Amino acid sequence: MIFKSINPFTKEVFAEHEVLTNIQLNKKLQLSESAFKKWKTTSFQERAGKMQKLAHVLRENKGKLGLLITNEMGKILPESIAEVEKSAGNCDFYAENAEQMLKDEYYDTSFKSISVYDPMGAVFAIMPWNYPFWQVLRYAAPAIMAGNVTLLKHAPNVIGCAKAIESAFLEAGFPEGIFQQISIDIPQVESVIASDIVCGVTLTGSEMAGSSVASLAGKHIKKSVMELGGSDAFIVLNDADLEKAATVATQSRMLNAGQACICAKRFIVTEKVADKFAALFAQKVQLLKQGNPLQEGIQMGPLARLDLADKLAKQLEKSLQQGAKLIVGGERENCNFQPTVIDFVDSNNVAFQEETFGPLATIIRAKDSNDAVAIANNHRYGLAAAIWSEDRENALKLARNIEAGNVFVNSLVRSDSRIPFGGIKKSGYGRELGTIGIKEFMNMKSLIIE
Ligand SMILES: O=CCCC(=O)O
Repeated sequence: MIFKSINPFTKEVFAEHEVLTNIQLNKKLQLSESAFKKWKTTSFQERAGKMQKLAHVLRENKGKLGLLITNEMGKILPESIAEVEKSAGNCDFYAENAEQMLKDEYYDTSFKSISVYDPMGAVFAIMPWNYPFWQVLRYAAPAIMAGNVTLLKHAPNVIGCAKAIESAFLEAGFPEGIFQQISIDIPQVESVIASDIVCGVTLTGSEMAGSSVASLAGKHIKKSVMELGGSDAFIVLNDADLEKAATVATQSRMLNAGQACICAKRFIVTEKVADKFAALFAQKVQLLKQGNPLQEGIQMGPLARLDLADKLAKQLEKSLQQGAKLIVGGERENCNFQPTVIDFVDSNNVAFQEETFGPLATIIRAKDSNDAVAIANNHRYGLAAAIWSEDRENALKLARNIEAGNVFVNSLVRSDSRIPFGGIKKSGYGRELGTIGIKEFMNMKSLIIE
């Protein structure tokens, strides 16, 4: 079996990657085991030196790596290069902070009691194609700084990126087996999870993939972190700076051609300002330049695969049949889906209920701020949200009532190495990034001395 790298803009197949046989896969698992035995004994200083070198290798090669990202999944080149830079920044962050994050913790007991953090083995990661570098370095940098090793099953359309990341680790001086990409097919996933060297599974992907992988992790008593779908609310209240909100709304829905779990998807606007916001938003979306992702000045490339564009087209068609009103866009040709806004969406509409993974924005009108929060919470997903109001205190109060893992006030929702990231409800569980992220796959061992 073969995975193909297909440029979604030109439709050219430019690389083919063989799927590992079970014998090859077992060898990789054995290599993980022997690498872990040594790696867990290394000092933070040694790990940090290599991690900083990795950041350097990524930055040095950001042009070439960015081009690979664009060719495999279609995002515009400046976004691809920025992704490589952000990934390098995460390597630096954990190189600088891992030791402090994992320091022993002492308890106030009458005897001496301490918690220490021990690495546990190989973290098995199943990662998506939408941020093929960032999603990987986001989990791998903390895991490896903590003394674990890792095996990556990347999405079949970005195996070139997976191989490039593995090469970057080796170039940075990491021993073989610390980071391994494994091109495997779905039926091989259980044998990896079952392997004794694998201590846990981290998955970023769809709700459906998360549900089946989490079940397997449960079956084999392995910890899992699930970062799944989202339908983030972007709440605009009467006193919001509408111009700024509409600018960030455009960015938040259309970045990466709308293909991010934390893209704003439901724009919930109070009735008094809804017409004005919708007009400003539509105007800005209409100005976006779509085309060849390698061409300067282009702001949006194609969707990553034809089936994704097909699915989004069906969701749009059904939404319109259900009563939504098209105000911008709506056309598509192959993988190129016009940036689109629909208005007068309600909670029964398919574009409200399902995750829309592409450049389709929905406007929902709310009576007031409490109604807006209720609409935001009336959803199976709870990844992130944004709230726009000039009354920051009130916005913060409302933010506390929003059912999501991250809520931003007057700002673009984005992930940041320093801040825990993850969702609730069907958006998953566990956290990446920050201090909590590095502790997810550690044995927090209590030592008690009488
Ligand atoms: O797709 C979701 C990840 C996006 C991010 O971490 O910035």
